[in-house]
Amino acid sequence: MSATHQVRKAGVVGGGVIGAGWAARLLLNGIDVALFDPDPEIERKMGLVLDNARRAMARLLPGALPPEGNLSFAASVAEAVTGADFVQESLPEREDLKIRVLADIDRATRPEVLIGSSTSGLLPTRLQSEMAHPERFVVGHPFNPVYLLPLVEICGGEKTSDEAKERAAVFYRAIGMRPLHVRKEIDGFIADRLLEAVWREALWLVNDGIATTEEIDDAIRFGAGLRWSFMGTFLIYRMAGGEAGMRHFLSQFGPALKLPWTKLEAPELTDELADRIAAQSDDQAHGVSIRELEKRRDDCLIQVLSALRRADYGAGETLRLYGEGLAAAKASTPAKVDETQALALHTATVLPDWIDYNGHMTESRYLQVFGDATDAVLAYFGAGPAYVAQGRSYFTVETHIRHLGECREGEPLKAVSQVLGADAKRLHLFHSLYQAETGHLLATGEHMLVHVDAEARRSVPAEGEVLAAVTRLAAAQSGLSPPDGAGRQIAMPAPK
Ligand SMILES: NC(=O)C1=CN([C@@H]2O[C@H](COP(=O)(O)OP(=O)(O)OC[C@H]3O[C@@H](n4cnc5c(N)ncnc54)[C@H](O)[C@@H]3O)[C@@H](O)[C@H]2O)C=CC1
Ligand SMILES: C[N+](C)(C)CC(=O)CC(=O)[O-]
Repeated sequence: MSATHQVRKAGVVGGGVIGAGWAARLLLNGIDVALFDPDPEIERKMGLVLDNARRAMARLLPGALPPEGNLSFAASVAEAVTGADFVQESLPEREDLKIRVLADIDRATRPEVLIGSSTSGLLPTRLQSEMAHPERFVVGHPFNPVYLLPLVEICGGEKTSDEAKERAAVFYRAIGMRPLHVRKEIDGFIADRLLEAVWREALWLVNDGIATTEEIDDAIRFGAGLRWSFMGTFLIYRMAGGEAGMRHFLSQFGPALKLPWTKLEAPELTDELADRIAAQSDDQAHGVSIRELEKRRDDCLIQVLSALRRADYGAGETLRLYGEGLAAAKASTPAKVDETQALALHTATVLPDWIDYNGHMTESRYLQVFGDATDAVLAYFGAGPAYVAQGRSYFTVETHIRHLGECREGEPLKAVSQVLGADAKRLHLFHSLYQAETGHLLATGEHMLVHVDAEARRSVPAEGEVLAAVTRLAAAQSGLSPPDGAGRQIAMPAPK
């Protein structure tokens, strides 16, 4: 993880849309979760959210997450939070209920345990008012779906310590989020002030019969919504001012602020307006269930986040840092590996966009999976990103892939890697790719790598710990028989 934290067990209180999302994010980060929610259907609902989260994260960060934490369902608030190293409250948005239950959580936890509240806009000073140890309380306001969206607004109350806000930021960052400190305690914090403004205008547009729910969504998703996802409002408007930037933008569009374009005071949510919105929303959904819509939303978010990661921009930078943190954590706590056997260091899931016109994984993705398996071996013996940052690396100079079985969308893959030979400059690797559940052999990849000086762009001998580790690994595996297909050439057998 990018920043260290000591959270092994978390208590989650309230397991609705947001609480279940938190539980999923925590579990997928390897943290045990005890969840309390009086809803008799909580296990079923939590299971569905966790399935969606597993599916989404396997696509977003294939093979990167640690072993999943253990989920338990507690019978009371006290049971969920006793012994927890961190607590996240996601009760319904009712101040009296939150104040009461937060005081219960406060009594049942060690005084140094951080307590976060998911409230969308209630003031932390009021929420912490009945706590004996209010200094460890913060608002940690997430966004739905919590397991995918990185933003978490951190806001302290009058009695919250700076140290608690900092600790919260470190923890949330370590589980892949992007903390945003809300400097001043205000209703609705920053993001919901903005969302609420758009929402109020949207309600007026429906109320006044100007646009349907679908037309309003189109007005966002085909335009501003696309650019908001990476640059927000101010940076985008800076460019709208042309080369003169924000000053010109303000002088050109400032006068419109005096025009009665927006209303901001929400319309009365009469039964008639609620019926109209609900009916239009039903039409817009075309009968697609909420769970199916969630999958579609998640798939689109994964594509957006992955594209931003490639651009290393905005939320994509957060995702890159998270991925690097996970890789570093894996490297610093290496699984117990029997080096005399082939190494199982890389897993992946066949993603939808890996499928070609023949309905199976396209050939370039085999090389991607084998490349990732090679990276896992390199990281295992100390030639990972930190080594590359020091100017040394391995380049692949030859590859031979055999396609032995078809890989279908969603199938779990497991690579098993054998070192066929190594010296100071060369590394000869052989990966066998299996369907992780059936053990069926799908492909093999044989690769020759050369150790290089990455600045001079030429081969040089490895030295020090990396040379020692690669030599040790090659010696440990020298007793294994060469895998079937190793050293094979492409040839047409003579006709019989
Ligand atoms: N839904 C959203 O888009 C977002 C909501 N939030 C905030 O998250 C919090 C939770 O909201 P949602 O998950 O949307 O609500 P929800 O209605 O989906 O879930 C609330 C859950 O709390 C449970 N609950 C009720 N009384 C309880 C008690 N005494 N102890 C434990 N659990 C209890 C309910 O059974 C329910 O499952 C609210 O503070 C909300 O403002 C924050 C970000 C986004
Ligand atoms: C509607 N809401 C105020 C609860 C929304 C949020 O708080 C954040 C989100 O996920 O949109």
